[in-house]
Amino acid sequence: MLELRDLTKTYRTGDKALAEVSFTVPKGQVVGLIGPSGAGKSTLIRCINRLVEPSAGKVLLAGSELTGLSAGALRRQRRRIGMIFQEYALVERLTVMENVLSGRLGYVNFWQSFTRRFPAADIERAYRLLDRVGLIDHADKRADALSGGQRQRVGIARALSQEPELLLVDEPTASLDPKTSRQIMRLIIEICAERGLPAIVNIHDVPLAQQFMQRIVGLRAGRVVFDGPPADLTEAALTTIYGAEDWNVMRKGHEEDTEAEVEAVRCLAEIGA
Ligand SMILES: Nc1ncnc2c1ncn2[C@@H]1O[C@H](COP(=O)(O)OP(=O)(O)OP(=O)(O)O)[C@@H](O)[C@H]1O
Repeated sequence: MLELRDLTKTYRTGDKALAEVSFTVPKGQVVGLIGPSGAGKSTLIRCINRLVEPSAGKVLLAGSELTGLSAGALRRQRRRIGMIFQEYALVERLTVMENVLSGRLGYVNFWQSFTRRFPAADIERAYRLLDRVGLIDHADKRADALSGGQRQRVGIARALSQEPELLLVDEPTASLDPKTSRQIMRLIIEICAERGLPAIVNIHDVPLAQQFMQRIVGLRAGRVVFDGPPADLTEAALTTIYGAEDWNVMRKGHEEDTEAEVEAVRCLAEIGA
């Protein structure tokens, strides 16, 4: 379980990016983090893994506090947090397998990492994960030979190879087409349920969040202004989070995407593909 207690961040510029944010994420639950640009979503994710130092408040993972750890202790604790990124953050010239194994670098000693000799158990785990994300036949391909959706699957397998206790996911589908986005989101949700992993997904696409998330947290100006199931995300709630205009524009965009997809499927059916 992840627990945030009164997490607050004021940048040196004086920007208060987070104000007393408190919520807990139980095992296996995936929380969609939504909010307008500048609401504090990235700051929240970065304060949890302490890439950004919170000004006040606490982060507890499975009961142990991450805030206040020394640099050495923090390095060890970071292994407990798997990250999935918008731009995948793969090493392009390495193979799919090598990228997945890089998730183990925090566990092996210097020489093992320098020579990239991983224990057999790590390699077996990596194969199992590649199988789970549907890439077992691509293990020896270079990462730069993969499609965007395949790269994100490698990113998911790499995060899981750490055997994390928490997943932090930053805009995982922002670089993907609508259909691939749904496949990736479904995969993340299924994997978190299978492994009892809590996750926070920073997501711009509100309709996608509504379709897949069990719970949505809405931030506005650094404060939690919504916390509930997607069904409670009414027009009034969306207006509280985004103001009057923004979310209508997003919804229209999504409808256009869905229409385009339906049209593409219809055309393919017509030409017998
Ligand atoms: N390194 C920084 N130094 C100073 N202020 C910052 C820094 N990073 C973010 N901020 C400010 O903190 C606030 C929250 O920013 P943050 O990037 O967390 O929002 P966000 O919700 O992730 O936005 P977006 O959806 O556009 O990525 C904004 O006012 C931003 O200008």
